[in-house]
Amino acid sequence: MQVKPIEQRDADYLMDDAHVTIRGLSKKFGDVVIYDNFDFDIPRNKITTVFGPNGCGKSTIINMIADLMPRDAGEILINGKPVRETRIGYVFQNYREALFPWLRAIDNIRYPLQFLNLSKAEQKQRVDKLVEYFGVKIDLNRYPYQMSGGQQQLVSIMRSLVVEPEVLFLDEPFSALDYEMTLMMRDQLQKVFMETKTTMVLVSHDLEEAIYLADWVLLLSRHPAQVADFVNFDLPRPRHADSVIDPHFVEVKASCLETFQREVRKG
Ligand SMILES: Nc1ncnc2c1ncn2[C@@H]1O[C@H](COP(=O)(O)OP(=O)(O)OP(=O)(O)O)[C@@H](O)[C@H]1O
Repeated sequence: MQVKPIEQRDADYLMDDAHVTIRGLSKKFGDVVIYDNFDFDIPRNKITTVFGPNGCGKSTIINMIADLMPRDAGEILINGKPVRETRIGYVFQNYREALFPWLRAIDNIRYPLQFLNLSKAEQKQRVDKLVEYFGVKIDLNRYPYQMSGGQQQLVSIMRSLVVEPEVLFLDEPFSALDYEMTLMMRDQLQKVFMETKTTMVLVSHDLEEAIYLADWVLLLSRHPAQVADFVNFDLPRPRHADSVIDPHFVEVKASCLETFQREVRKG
């Protein structure tokens, strides 16, 4: 597939059936403008990954979409509704601070269900289904401090999925894990996606990972962040370790890298 430069694409990152629409988004920290009248659409039932230069605003944008951070101006809608009226999941980079240390793993996973209108039996059914689905071999009666980093992040991911979110946000979810665990978790996430088609938005500082998981890669410029490119990667799933040497992968990576380097040089 030929990767078209963005100037030939008539802003086709604005789409008819977007899941998340961002219009006129502005955000400043002090005098530093991170977003200035930013428009973007996040496609439905796809994995969109966000990549860009250090500090360009990758985490800021997903935090604003997820309503974890206020914006200065603009409108963000999920399925046409404000985020408060939708169900989202969020996986933080720092799983050590994300889990409740006073709750056992199983109670961490169950925690968000108390905010849904479910009976105790339904709650148990949801958790059991998820545990079975992930084929969890670890003892979920342990507390987070008794688990490895990878096990804790697995618990975090399960907690984000138990509400059956419309959109799942993940902020560098594997960056604190070792390589073996990272590969395993990427594949688990891909499996979840293939079965549920949950719209996902994943921030990554690793270009290879960003492409490997993506249907679409959003490349941001330095702040104030603009869409430097929005790149389609349509290699069939499941992708596996060898996918990174597939010619389509190599082509997309080269294109993304060129854009990234151009943006970094501008700084
Ligand atoms: N709460 C805050 N107060 C002040 N400045 C902030 C705050 N949060 C983020 N920033 C600044 O805003 C910019 C964008 O931050 P953000 O974390 O979104 O970047 P990022 O692209 O995710 O960065 P990285 O690649 O380092 O993870 C950075 O320059 C950061 O220092």
